[in-house]
Parts: sequence; structure tokens; C-alpha cells
Amino acid sequence: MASMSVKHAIAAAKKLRSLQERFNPGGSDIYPALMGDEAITALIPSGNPLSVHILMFTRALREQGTDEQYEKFGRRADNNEIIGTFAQTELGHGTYLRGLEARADYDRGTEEFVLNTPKLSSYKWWPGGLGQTCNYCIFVAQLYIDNEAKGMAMFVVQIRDEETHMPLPGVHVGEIGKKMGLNGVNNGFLGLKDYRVPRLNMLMRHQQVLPDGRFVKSPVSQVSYFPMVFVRCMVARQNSNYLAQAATIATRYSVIRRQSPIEEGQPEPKILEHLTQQMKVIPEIVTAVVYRLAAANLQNMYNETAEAVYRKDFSRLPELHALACILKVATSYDSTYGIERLRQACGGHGYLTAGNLGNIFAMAAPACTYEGENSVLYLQVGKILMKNWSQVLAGRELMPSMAYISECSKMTSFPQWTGSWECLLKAIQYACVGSIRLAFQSYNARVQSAQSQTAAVNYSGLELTKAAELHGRSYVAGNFYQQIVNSPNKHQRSPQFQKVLENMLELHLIQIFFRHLGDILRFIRITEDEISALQRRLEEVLKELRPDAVAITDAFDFNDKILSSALGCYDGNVYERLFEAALKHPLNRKSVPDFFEAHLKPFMKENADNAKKSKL
Ligand SMILES: CCCCC/C=C\C/C=C\C/C=C\C=C\C(=O)SCCNC(=O)CCNC(=O)[C@H](O)C(C)(C)COP(=O)(O)OP(=O)(O)OC[C@H]1O[C@@H](n2cnc3c(N)ncnc32)[C@H](O)[C@@H]1OP(=O)(O)O
Ligand SMILES: Cc1cc2nc3c(=O)[nH]c(=O)nc-3n(C[C@H](O)[C@H](O)[C@H](O)COP(=O)(O)OP(=O)(O)OC[C@H]3O[C@@H](n4cnc5c(N)ncnc54)[C@H](O)[C@@H]3O)c2cc1C
Repeated sequence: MASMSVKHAIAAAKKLRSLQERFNPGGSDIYPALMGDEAITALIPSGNPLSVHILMFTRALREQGTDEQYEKFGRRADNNEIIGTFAQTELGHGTYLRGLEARADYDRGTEEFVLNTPKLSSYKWWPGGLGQTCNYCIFVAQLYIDNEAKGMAMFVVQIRDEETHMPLPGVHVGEIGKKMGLNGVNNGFLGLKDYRVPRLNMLMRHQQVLPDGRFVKSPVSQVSYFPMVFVRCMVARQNSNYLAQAATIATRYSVIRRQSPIEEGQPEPKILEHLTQQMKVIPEIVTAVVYRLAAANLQNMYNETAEAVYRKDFSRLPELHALACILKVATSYDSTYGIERLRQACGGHGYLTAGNLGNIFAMAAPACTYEGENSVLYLQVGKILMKNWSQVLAGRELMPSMAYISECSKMTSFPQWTGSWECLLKAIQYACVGSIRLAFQSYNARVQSAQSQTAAVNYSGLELTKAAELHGRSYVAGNFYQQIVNSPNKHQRSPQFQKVLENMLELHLIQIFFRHLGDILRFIRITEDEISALQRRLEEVLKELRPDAVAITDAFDFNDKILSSALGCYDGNVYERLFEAALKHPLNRKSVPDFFEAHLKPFMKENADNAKKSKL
């Protein structure tokens, strides 16, 4: 499987290169890499072994290396002359980066670093492509000078001979084993023993080790985390894509499959006529659109921040970090759970490999873990919200994506309930700020009672997580509201199209309202009549969006090859394709399977003989 994936990945990368040169000659715009990886990944159901090379190895060389280091390594990597990965996670550590055990000791006598993974738990473990594909990696290690720890640093390390692909001396490298998906990616392990690299193999754009061993600290240590921020932005886009693919498949299947009359004596309807089926499928279509828009916003913010960081302006890093964390978490959680809901909406056929929903789930699900495990990133955002709440209490301005927190903090109570979009959006934001305030009170009480900040974060973790989750909802819903209601190009839309968009906004806001009704009722008084009115509107907007469901998913414009699903093909010939796929199963090559003579027949005969004996 791995070699097939590499073959496909290389073919797709070549195609991408020609497209890039045609549409973006010599450009370093991130989109071609992004689109390329998306395209390659989508065409290789078992995952793209070059993903981490494209997304992290080349980017780390460009953003963390000096111009000279880019000339030496980065240009060759961008041109796919060398293939690398990003080797940070270890067998024993993934989240707690300050606990990473791999070490780089500077030898000023030879102006080299001596790289070691001192224990089994120090082995790099998980990096994509590391097992068999890559001949280089970015090796993340704790830097030591005269045995004094200086923090994390990145090193360009060649792990295999460029001609023979043999592992180099001091390198122990291989595949970590089968996973629940992405089995074409050959995630690998790497051990290094007294492996020497020249001083100039340490990426030194932001921090340096001089020939005499003097250490020049980075002005902002967190800039070394920047490669992860980029992939978190990618995940937001990638996972909204996975959800859109699954929503396309389930929608198309739901207008082909007929089952269970709604009126006695009437013909069986398309299953999408059932209200509960609409509630399973249509909100996922809208969620895919909502996250795709949020991910595009995040992408633009990433580009602006990356250019600023290149100019040594680190001012926007904290906001990008906070948004990248919360959108990576929200998109990966909602897409993973949404794809499973869509699979279940397709009944038994949704469980067939030919439907491809299982594989889309297996591609989407690990994004809840890689690039920062989601619950850890929720806590990270919770901490940032605590910091920002202190700013609010001090009367200081907040970063733009958190400005609503300041506004809501000035409200002594929630205004008269109207149920309008603005009211629903403000309710979610108001509940978020209420949760932040409660979390802050718990966190602050703990710090005041002499708990350390890290301990206070841990013991306030449930409330911090809730506040972070509601912050994500507030940002995403606010972004969607702005795009639909206040977009500068709104006048270019036809009235019909605007109406569909407004129905999608109505559905998203009501769906989020009901999902967090408990959180909202904690801070806002809403009567049963007002809630029932929203229940009616939910049923009504599902009915209104039903006729547009296929058109919206067709607009995602996935080629049948990308969907790779007998349930979701554009021509709707589901049964013929399911049957065609079934006949291709190896077990159908013979009428009598080999195991009949070898196992089944003797087993049945033995039982029959025993039955006869017991009668005698
Ligand atoms: C479209 C096609 C593309 C497809 C895309 C999809 C997938 C790609 C394919 C497959 C997956 C591929 C690769 C996967 C790769 C990996 O998984 S790489 C390894 C990822 N590992 C992690 O993410 C580790 C997670 N842990 C952390 O990030 C940090 O340990 C954590 C943030 C949890 C804690 O940081 P730490 O420094 O230890 O302590 P603090 O929390 O106190 O932070 C100190 C201050 O630094 C600020 N900060 C932290 N992180 C960042 C950051 N990234 N950027 C900017 N600032 C950061 C933090 O806010 C604190 O600031 P203050 O001091 O409070 O002001
Ligand atoms: C498909 C895939 C591809 C990957 N690709 C790469 C790659 O290319 N390069 C790379 O370097 N890594 C890669 N990784 C590794 C990934 O980054 C780590 O798995 C991730 O960072 C989580 O670390 P961990 O697995 O060690 O879990 P741990 O850090 O051990 O966490 C385990 C669990 O403990 C809990 N936990 C941990 N810390 C905290 C905390 N502070 N507070 C509360 N709970 C906590 C959480 O529930 C967490 O799920 C990949 C992983 C996968 C699944």
C-alpha cells in the first residue's frame, strides 16, 4: 500500500508542479502547495506520504532557516530533489514539548551538534513519511551547550543515502505499524546515536549558536512553534473538505434511496423527505460551508502573519495562535462527528467500503489528535481567554477576534429576547463571556489560594474547556453572519442565492443555539414559547433548504474520483455501482470458496457424525 501511495503521490506531485508553473510561475504562494496536497491527498485514499514534506518540511526550511540555509536545503526540498518530514513527537512525548528527550549537544571543537535519542522513549515516533519515504527530516531536539539546556531547536538531518536510500550510520529508522487509516503515509520511528551534523544544520533564522558556542536567543521563543500553526490552519481547511465530501455522498444517496412511506398507502419517498433525515444531513452541509469560510479567513490571517514574522514583526502571533488552535479543534471535532452522523444516515450501505464514508472518517479523525491534541488545545485557548479577561478587567483593548468579549462584558443583562439572527449570535457570545467569567473566578481563586498557574489551569480545566468551546462557536458563527449579512459583495448575489445563504445562516444559528441551550440558559432567561418558536423555525428551515441540498453539495464540485463512493456518484446509479463493487470482491471469483473443502465441510460432517452417534 505504501509503495502504491508513493507512486500515486509522485505522479500527482509532478502534475501539481506543471499546474503550479502554469498558474503560479515561480510563486511561493501557499495555495498551490495547499491545493496540491489537497488534490494529492484526496486522490490517495490511504493518505499522502508526501503531506508532511509539502506542509511542514519545506515550510520549516523556508520560515525557520536563514536565507543561506534555504539556498542549501530549502530549494532542493521545494523542488522535491530531497524528501523530508517533521520529526518532533517522540514515543514518550507529543503534547508536552518541553518534555521532549531528544538532545543536541554543541561541540565547539568541531563546530558540530551531536544528536542523540538517549532512551527508547526519546525515539521520534509518528512523523509522516519517516518510515520509508523520507531521506531527510527536521529533527526537533532540546539544545544543550556545555550541558546547559537552551530550549527547543530544529536541525536538518539526512537520514538515508540519497543514492541508495540506505539509512546512514547512527540512524535507526522504520515504520511504526498499521493504523486505523492513512496506511499509505508510512509514519515512522527514528533513533539517532551520536549522529553529528555541522553547526549550520541548525535552523537559525530566529535563534543562533555561534561558532564559539555563544547562544543568541530568539526574540520570541514561540516562533519555533510556527510550523505547527500552519498545519493547524491546514487542518481547518482540510477537515471542512472531508465533511463536505461526506455530506455530498450522503445527500446524493438520500435522494436516490427510497424507504418507508410517510403517508399510509403512498409510495416510498426519497429518505431525504423524512424530517429526521433532513436533520442528519442538511446541518452537516451547512457546517462544511461555515468551516470552509472560517478556514479561508484563518488562511488569510496566516499569510499576513507569516509575512510579518519574516519581517521580525511578531505582534500578530498570539492572535493567530489562538485562532488556529480553536478552529483546528472545532473543525476536526465537528467534521469527525459529522462524518459519522452522515455514515449512519446511509443505513447499511454506509458501512460498505464501496461507500467510502469509513475511509473519509479515518482520514478526518486523526486531526483531533495530530498537530496538538484537541483537549490540550482547548486548554491552551482557555488560558489565553483567562489572560484576555484580565485585560478586560483592566479596561484594555482585546485582539479583534476577541473584541466581542469586551462588548459583552459591558452588558449588565441580556436585552429583550427577539429570536433574530443578531439575538441568537449575541446569545452564544453572551454565554461564552459568562463562561469565561466563571472560569476566571475559579482559576483566580485557585491562584489566590497559592496554587501554581499550571495547577490552577488543570483544576479549572473543565470550565476553561467550556469557555474555549463557546469561543470557537462565537467566532465561527460571527464570521458566517458577517459573510452572509454584511459581506461587501452581497449586492453581487442574486436574490435567490442570497435567500439560500440566509437559510443556511438561520439553520446554523438555531442548530448551535439548541446544541448549547444549557450553556445559554445559565445566563439568559428564555421562555418556553420563545424556545418552541425556534423549534418550529428549525423544522421550517430544514424544509426550505431541502430542495437546495443537492445543488449546494454539487457546488462543492467534487469529482467522482475524489469521492470514490458508489453511494455518491454524480449519475446516481447507486445499486449498479454497489453490485459492481461487490462482484469485484476476491471471494466472488469462485462459486465455491477454498475454505469449504479445507474447513467448513469437515466441520459440518464432524457435527453430523456426532449427532448420529448421540442418537445411537
Ligand atoms: C489541505 C491539505 C493539507 C492537509 C492538512 C492536514 C493534515 C496534514 C497531514 C497529516 C498530519 C501531519 C502532520 C502532523 C504533524 C504533527 O502532529 S507535528 C507535532 C504536533 N505537536 C503539537 O502540536 C504539540 C502540542 N503542544 C504544543 O503546541 C505546546 O506544548 C502547548 C501549546 C500545548 C504548550 O506550549 P508551552 O510552550 O509548552 O507552554 P505554554 O502553554 O505556557 O505556552 C507558553 C507561551 O507560548 C504561547 N504559545 C504556545 N504555542 C504557541 C504557538 N504555536 N504560537 C504562538 N504562541 C504560542 C502561549 O500562548 C504562551 O504565551 P504566554 O506566555 O501565555 O503569552
Ligand atoms: C496520523 C498522525 C500523524 C502524525 N504526524 C506527525 C508528524 O508528522 N510529526 C510529528 O512530530 N508528530 C506527528 N504526529 C504525532 C502527534 O502530533 C501527537 O500524537 C500529538 O501531538 C499528541 O501527542 P501524544 O500522541 O504523545 O499524546 P500525549 O501527549 O501523550 O497525550 C495523550 C492524552 O493525554 C491527555 N493530555 C496530554 N496532555 C494533557 C494536558 N496538558 N492536559 C490535559 N490532558 C492532557 C490528552 O487526553 C491526550 O489525548 C502524528 C499523529 C497522528 C495520529
